[in-house]
Amino acid sequence: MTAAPCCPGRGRAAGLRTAGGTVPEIDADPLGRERAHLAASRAALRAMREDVEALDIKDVTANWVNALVLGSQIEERIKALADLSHTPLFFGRLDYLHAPGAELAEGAEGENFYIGRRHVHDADGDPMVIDWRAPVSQPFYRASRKDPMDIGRRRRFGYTGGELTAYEDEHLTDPSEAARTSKLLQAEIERPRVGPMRDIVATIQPEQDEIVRSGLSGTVCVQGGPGTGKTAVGLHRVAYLLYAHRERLARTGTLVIGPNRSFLHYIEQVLPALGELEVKQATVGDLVAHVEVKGEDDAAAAVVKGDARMAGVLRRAVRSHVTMPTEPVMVVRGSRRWRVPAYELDEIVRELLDRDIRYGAARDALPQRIAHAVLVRMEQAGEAPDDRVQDAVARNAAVKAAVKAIWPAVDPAKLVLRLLSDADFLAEHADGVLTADEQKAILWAKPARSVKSATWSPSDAVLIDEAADLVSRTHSLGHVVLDEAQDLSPMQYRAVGRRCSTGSATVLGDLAQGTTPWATRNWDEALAHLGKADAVVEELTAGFRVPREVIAYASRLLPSISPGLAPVSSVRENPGSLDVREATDLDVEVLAACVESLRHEGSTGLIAADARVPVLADALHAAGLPFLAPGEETTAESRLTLVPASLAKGLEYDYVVLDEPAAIVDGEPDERTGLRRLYVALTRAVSGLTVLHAAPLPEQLG
Ligand SMILES: Nc1ncnc2c1ncn2[C@@H]1O[C@H](COP(=O)(O)OP(=O)(O)OP(=O)(O)O)[C@@H](O)[C@H]1O
Repeated sequence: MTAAPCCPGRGRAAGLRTAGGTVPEIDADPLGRERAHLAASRAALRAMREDVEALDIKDVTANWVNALVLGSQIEERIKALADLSHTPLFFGRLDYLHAPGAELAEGAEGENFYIGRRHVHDADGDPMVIDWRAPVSQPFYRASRKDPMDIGRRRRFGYTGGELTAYEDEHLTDPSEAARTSKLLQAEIERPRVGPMRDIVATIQPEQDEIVRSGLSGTVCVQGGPGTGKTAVGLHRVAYLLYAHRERLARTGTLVIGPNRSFLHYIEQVLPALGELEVKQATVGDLVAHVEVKGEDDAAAAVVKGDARMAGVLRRAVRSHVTMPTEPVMVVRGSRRWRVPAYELDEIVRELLDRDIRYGAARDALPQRIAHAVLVRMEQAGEAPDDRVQDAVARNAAVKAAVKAIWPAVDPAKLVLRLLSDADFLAEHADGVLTADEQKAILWAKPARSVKSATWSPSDAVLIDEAADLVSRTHSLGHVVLDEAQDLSPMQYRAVGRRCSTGSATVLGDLAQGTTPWATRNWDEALAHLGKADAVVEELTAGFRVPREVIAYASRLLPSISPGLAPVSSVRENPGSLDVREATDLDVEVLAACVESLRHEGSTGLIAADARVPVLADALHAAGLPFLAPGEETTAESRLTLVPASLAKGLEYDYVVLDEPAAIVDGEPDERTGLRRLYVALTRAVSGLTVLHAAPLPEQLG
């Protein structure tokens, strides 16, 4: 074994150098040296924090607003420099054969780098720990025997309760060393789950790392079966992009979109643990919250409302507000009258329509265009009007009245309200686009009186968002991560696409887990709706969550729910347990199975059809078994969560007790959606799955 260096995070490789090469030094206490480096790094981090805490901003802030801003920035920085006892400062070490970048320099000597969650430097500014996102850290994730990337040794560290207790070396350039799976890596993958999702920086796999480190300019779409790390990869990609393009993204903003609040709670601590506190999280519903959603559509209406053709209908409806001018505009200034004839106004309006700018932008431009026509006349008459005159004419009452008549303001919510309430208005804009039946499907049985009183549905809010964007451009962020994308309708994809029209996106999903009537059939179509047709589609197939036997059982459903998709291949060595039992007294046996699961370490999820949840909640109460709702943080005292099948997506539990599969299938409008819901429920377990049924199991599982 080569010697571990004494302390520096970046230093020359230890060992005696001779003319013939390096003679390894015998190191009596390598673990002790690594612990010393950990202690020194912690002290350095403390010193960095104290430096920030000691900053005196009195002299540099000219006023209290600046002081406030700077003060809060400093506070954030102090927070980011916190030494979290449960997250080790570094988890790996790379011993480069040459100083990076100096491969070609004669006599270049190796350097060592400790890889961790954040950068730590000593009093001289020399790095003690290198951020996992730095280019120098990349070989930690990617170097292999085939391509060692100039790494002589890769070391992984093992921790027990914050203590550095083990390490494991790979000598990638040593042909006599056999390739083997890392025990520390395996232990990390197999670690029981308690509490919210955690980061995977110490164990990102090469194929995941390629996605994490892909450039900011491109959109990446990741198709992957349950537990292949899509969510983890998406979150680490934002963290990486924030590191590599901090300034740009701080200006433009980043956003993670998830399917519901419980899911967002589950993932919300991953980015802060990586030192990223600024990334916003939202559901699609949050993005389009123009009105209060009070109702639900039936599937037929929702499918039509979510169809991309609705964008065409809305566009026609918005533009229908433009009335071609038939009257001239007469502007009186002093003793003179200036007349812009109708045919000239007509030309101006046509030109604005042809330019295809937003309705609102064109409306803002129209008074200036009319004023310009007046100014041309003034000049022809020998006057010399300047910009101020043009502005004054644009604000003239006659011009204002003309604009109001030709290009009136459009309120997006009122427009959608009218489309859904007024059959003639809808027909006028939907004919040739939607069939008569489709129009009927989306018309409200009882027309709404006002925006406030209307029973808006989630898909109506998306229509309003589309209309709002036709009126004025939606602000685009720098990067958006869209998780569980397979469930979005084309209109929802468009709504998300507007939020990254000048930025890029990471789209994560699994076609086999689509449970909406409009679920994505293929990624190319979805990406086109998102406005990112040139995105690269990557596939992840290695499963980190579900044990082999359990994923094999769940994969029996694949031919029926997503023919052609390859099953996930589990990388977990622990075979896990699968127990499928017929119950004579379902409720009693389900409770017993929960109690049994809770005997193990980690979390237990009881997943049941939504309709069964109240009954099971009562039974749990009666039995005195405390339980949580999805997304609520599990604690040592409370490790059981009762999960309605509709909220199970994206979540995971060590042990899952699955109640009555047939009820889960029957809870959906059609069999395929039901089986997909069941597939999601069957793939939430990390260590063991118990399926209990009183009704026959779906034949596909047989
Ligand atoms: N490289 C890795 N090392 C260790 N754990 C990993 C790795 N990749 C993923 N995991 C873990 O596997 C589990 C599943 O990951 P994740 O939730 O990201 O999968 P997913 O593909 O989004 O699943 P689903 O399709 O069910 O939403 C998580 O606990 C995650 O931390």
